[in-house]
Amino acid sequence: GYLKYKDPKQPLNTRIDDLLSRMSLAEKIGQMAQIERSIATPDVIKNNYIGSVLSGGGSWPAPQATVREWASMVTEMQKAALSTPLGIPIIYGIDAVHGHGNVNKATIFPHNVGLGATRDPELVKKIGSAVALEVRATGIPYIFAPCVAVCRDPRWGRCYESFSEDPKVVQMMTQIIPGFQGEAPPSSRGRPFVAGTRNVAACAKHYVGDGGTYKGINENNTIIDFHGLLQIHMPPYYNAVINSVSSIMVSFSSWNGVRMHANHFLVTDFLKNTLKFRGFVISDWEALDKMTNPRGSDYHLSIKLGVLAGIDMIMIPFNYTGFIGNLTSLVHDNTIPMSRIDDAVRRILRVKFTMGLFENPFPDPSLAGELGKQEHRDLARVAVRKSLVLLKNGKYGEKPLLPLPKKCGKILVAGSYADNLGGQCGGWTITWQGLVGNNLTAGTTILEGIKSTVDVSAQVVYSEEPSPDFVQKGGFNYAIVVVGEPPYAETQGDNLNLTIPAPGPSVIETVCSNVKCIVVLISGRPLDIEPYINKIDAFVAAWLPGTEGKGVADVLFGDYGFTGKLSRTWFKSVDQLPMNVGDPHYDPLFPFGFGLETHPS
Ligand SMILES: OC[C@@H]1[C@@H](O)[C@H](O)[C@@H](O)c2nc(CNc3ccccc3)cn21
Repeated sequence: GYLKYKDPKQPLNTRIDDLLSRMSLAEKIGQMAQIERSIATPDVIKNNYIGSVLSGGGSWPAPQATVREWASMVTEMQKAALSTPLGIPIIYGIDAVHGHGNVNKATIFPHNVGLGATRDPELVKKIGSAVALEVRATGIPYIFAPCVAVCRDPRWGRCYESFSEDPKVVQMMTQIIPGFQGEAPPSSRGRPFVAGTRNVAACAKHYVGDGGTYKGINENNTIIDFHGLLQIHMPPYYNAVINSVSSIMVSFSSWNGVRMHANHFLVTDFLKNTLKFRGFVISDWEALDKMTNPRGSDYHLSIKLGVLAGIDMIMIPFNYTGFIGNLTSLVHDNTIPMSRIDDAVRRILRVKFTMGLFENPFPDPSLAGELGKQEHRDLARVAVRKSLVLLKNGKYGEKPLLPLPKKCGKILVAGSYADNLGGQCGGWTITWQGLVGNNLTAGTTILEGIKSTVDVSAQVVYSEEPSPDFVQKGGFNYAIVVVGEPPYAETQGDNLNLTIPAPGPSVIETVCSNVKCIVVLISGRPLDIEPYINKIDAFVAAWLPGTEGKGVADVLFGDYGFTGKLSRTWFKSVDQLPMNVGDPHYDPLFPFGFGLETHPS
């Protein structure tokens, strides 16, 4: 018979009220449960009324899975969900944080630290819509992006996921949200909005203060008064909410010793009741288990604290029986009122109804060709060009070195990251931590970009770690030295010394003491370059540019000018950290906002 909630012509709140009134406690709690795809069999989804499934970093249906394999995985799970009595569709989420990183042959864009250096919100919005299409190509309608962290210490392993140390730059880049979700009409501003099946629901993360932890230690304590929290870490959430973000993910970190996942004041009083956020709040991975020490030692308490704090969907992601069992008993003994459960389910249903998931629960095969499309790669190449920051161009008193002539004669290209696609993509690429090397995915290395840019008369010699003799006898007019740090994600990227890993420094020394050298740094953050900067003729911060390495040659050889501006302060020494623009004692090697410009030759 006719079911009001299934009728798209019914008003949103009528659909929510009607469906909610039909739901058992088990069906409500199921909607709050997000599980990992590796355990998400049709039976588990059906029997537990699971509302959401995710791929964690590096979690694919098969190695180098095709769009069809991704889509058929989602379809199988969706069929299970729709076979339940109420047929509420699952929402499948994944970390498309710089393009559809888990997926082979996806376009990989510069990580956020580089996008911040472009200062171009229109570009970033276009990137959002391209990423949405590539994600939908695999049948997925929800992403755990953008990270709107305001990274205040580059020792943090996730600093590259942050657009900037300056909240104003991060606020500017929240324009990626209408890129992902589509532009909300005035009537929907401040409410969750997803335009349709070529867009995805977004997730602003990690609420709040993830980028302000002590010494940049991941998941640690952000010690700052409320005024400071509102001034530095909260502003991007104002923009995210008004730009109709569909979900917000809570941070693993703590604020003045209180776990964010147990913080009722910030999650409910402030985000939901003051900022009027109407989407759903999602936990991070096993974040409830991690509240207690030892981890998981009191899951019952963790669920109580997290759900009462205002978390609506829990990224469990494996122990769904523990989650469901404990939450059920917490409601039965009235520790958690049904009103809290209903608020969580309303928010989840609001997003699912608004984004049209009931009308279009299945992948759209006509979008398969969007993955890795040349048009998206061209856009990524523009982003690479605009993200590069020229920090030095010729030694003191000497004429500018860049742009190099395409008729450059014999040049040397050296360094571990010159021909290293995985290195230029960084973490959250194919695997969680990322991988070095060239058989990672489809893309163009910096070296390949150089070779295809220089004049036919030029000779490009590549040596990853040339000997002094090789450099001295090579007769090179210039050398391009691409050094940096290997891929990493989260805690594995925490680093207290920020030195350039070997053999970077010795390659700089060997090459730059014999030939005019351009050093290109591949890194997720500023590194300690001060000891070498006087030996270097030209210095370019390339951050983590992604698959379109040609964008680097585009500016090195003058097809386009350098325009990037630092989105982060470049320290002289790590002993100065934390040190951010606006601080009283500000003594950087290169200040926030700095970037030399060149013009197309
Ligand atoms: O991947 C899901 C989330 C992500 O959206 C968050 O930004 C991040 O904090 C986060 N961390 C994990 C933990 N990742 C993990 C990956 C492989 C094995 C075990 C854990 C999952 N997630």
